[in-house]
Amino acid sequence: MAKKHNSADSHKTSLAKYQGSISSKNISVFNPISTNFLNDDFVLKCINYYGDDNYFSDQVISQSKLAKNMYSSCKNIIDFYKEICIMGQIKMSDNEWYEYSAQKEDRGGRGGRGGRGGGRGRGFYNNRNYDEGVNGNDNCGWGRQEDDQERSSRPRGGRGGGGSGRGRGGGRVNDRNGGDGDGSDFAAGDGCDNQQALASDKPRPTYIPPEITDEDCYGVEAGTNFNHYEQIVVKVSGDNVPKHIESFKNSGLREVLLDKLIKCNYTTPTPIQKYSIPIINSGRDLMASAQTGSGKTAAFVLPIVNILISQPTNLNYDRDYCEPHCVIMSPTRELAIQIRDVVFKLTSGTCIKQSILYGGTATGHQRNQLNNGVHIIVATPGRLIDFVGRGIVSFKSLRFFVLDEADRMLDMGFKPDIERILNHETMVTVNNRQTLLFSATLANDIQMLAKSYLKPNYIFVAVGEIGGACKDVVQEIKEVSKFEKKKELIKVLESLGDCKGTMVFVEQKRNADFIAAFLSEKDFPTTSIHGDREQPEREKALRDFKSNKMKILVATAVAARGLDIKGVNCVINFDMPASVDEYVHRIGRTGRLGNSGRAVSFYDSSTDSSLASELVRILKQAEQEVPSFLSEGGGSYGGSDAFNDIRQSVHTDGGDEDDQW
Ligand SMILES: Nc1ncnc2c1ncn2[C@@H]1O[C@H](COP(=O)(O)OP(=O)(O)OP(=O)(O)O)[C@@H](O)[C@H]1O
Repeated sequence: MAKKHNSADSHKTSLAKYQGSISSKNISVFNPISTNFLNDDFVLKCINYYGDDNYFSDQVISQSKLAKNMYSSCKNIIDFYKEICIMGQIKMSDNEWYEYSAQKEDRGGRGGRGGRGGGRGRGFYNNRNYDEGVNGNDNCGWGRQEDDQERSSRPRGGRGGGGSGRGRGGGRVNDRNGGDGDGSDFAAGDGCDNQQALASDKPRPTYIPPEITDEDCYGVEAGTNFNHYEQIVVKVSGDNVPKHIESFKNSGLREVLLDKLIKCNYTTPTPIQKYSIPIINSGRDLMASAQTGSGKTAAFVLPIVNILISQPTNLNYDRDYCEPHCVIMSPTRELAIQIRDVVFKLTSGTCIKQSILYGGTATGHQRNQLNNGVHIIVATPGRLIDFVGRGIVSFKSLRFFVLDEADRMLDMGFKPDIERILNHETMVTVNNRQTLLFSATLANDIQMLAKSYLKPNYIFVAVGEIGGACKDVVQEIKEVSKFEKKKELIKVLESLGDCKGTMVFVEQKRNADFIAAFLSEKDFPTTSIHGDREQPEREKALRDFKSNKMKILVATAVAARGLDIKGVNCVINFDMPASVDEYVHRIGRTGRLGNSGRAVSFYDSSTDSSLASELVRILKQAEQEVPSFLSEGGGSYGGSDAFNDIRQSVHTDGGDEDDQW
């Protein structure tokens, strides 16, 4: 198992021994001397100077922590070097790749992805971790839930089943995972095994986040293509669907909210808001899909706040206990913070009280925030489960339960947590609450699953094609081999002129640090966000990026969904994500609310070919150019089946047929 090395000297000795004992051929294979960045000297510095803040920049420090952590989790120096070679994308001989790949395959391969028309299959990057996660959850008692664990070994679901033949299938060498489990990177607590381990390894977080300020509440301003929303076809299904609204003025929202909308510069409702507001106002359950950056958050927050103000009920609480009226769940901490900011913006000055529960922060502080009772809690699952388990939060008075990024919240990673919450003994019945599900991507199998959490007469709204990419993002897919990616990244950044507002997505947490350090070395002001960074660092990274102190943010999946950052001009997929849905979310960080955006994705045919057909579909749907290597790779476009409500009876509004809004 993992061998621990405590002193820099032992690292040096091992390294010297290793170098002394191998042939010159192997040195050229293993020794990453061929880059001026990740050479022996660098690695030794990382190890020796670990923790010396004066010696290295922030990025290099985290890189050095990385090296240290990596080394301690490797069997020996050879493995360590192999890991470094992979991270540095340094070419190894075929034999070495073979050996490395075989090792990775042992840890689990990628599962299949099938067509949309069929059900969703489950593919896992890391079967071992998947098993641990599920067992951990099953065995976990409510009172034992830790509060700040990263779900580093989240299983990744691939779509399966039959259908239109546009699916992905087959496994592939699991070379993206490294020690990150599946590389997906969400903030939430789960498995008891992990929690117990971490509880002894990790100090309890003491971080108290800064108070919310007005500045935190500024979002993206509407761009020149905002009016194009009028052409998007909206499909609504369900019985007795309330009529959609044309303007905020006639929306039935209370005066106090209309005043807030003026202050926020919300002059016209977006399509999802036109439909959601009357549906939620009339007490119905809702499952809704609309493209990234089109105002889904306000689409549920506005009517919820409106009802809480118009039809108040008693707020039950005492010093150690509270019964919120509304719980909004988010898969990541940063998205939870952002949703809380929207709630704050729309409730400040009213009687509605809100609070947030998320991991990586001091529990005592969050507990104190609940002392005076709160109507709305925004939460990530782990911390909420912790508070519910300790009897601090109960669902007895719950009136609204919202899943933002609903498909992520119901995938195999979070589903056990969501079910525990919904099955909790204090949870009101489905008939006594409104349940609202929102996402830009809502595949059929997720809809099937979600149905059981909603009243049978829920309404389904699809604005545009479900899971479709925003057409305001110019998408470019470049064929780049893994060894060329760093060079290509620099080329793309240089081609941008000013690279301000660029997000670079990678699959592995440690690769995020590595790429951020690499770019910093090349004088691009860069920071990074991923699940291995401490919460204060994560929030600082986001603040620095938002304020343009850092022009580039290198991120893992933690930043792929929901984040609404003004001035994101370009998204670069240094690594392709595992699914096309994640691709849609990632590129949706730019081109929001009618602004133009650009996305450049590095497609490595040796690892990404299973994405080809779905990428072709997404590109065509968004009226983008399809590169020939994608169609040659078997990508095809089978037409659209993407307005599916899994129940039928769809009624269509919008576009040419109805340009009422
Ligand atoms: N009616 C409106 N008028 C002007 N701006 C709006 C309006 N509604 C929302 N916005 C702004 O649009 C931006 C995007 O909204 P939001 O983050 O809710 O999008 P989303 O659909 O949830 O995106 P994603 O799918 O990426 O989570 C925010 O900055 C928000 O303040």
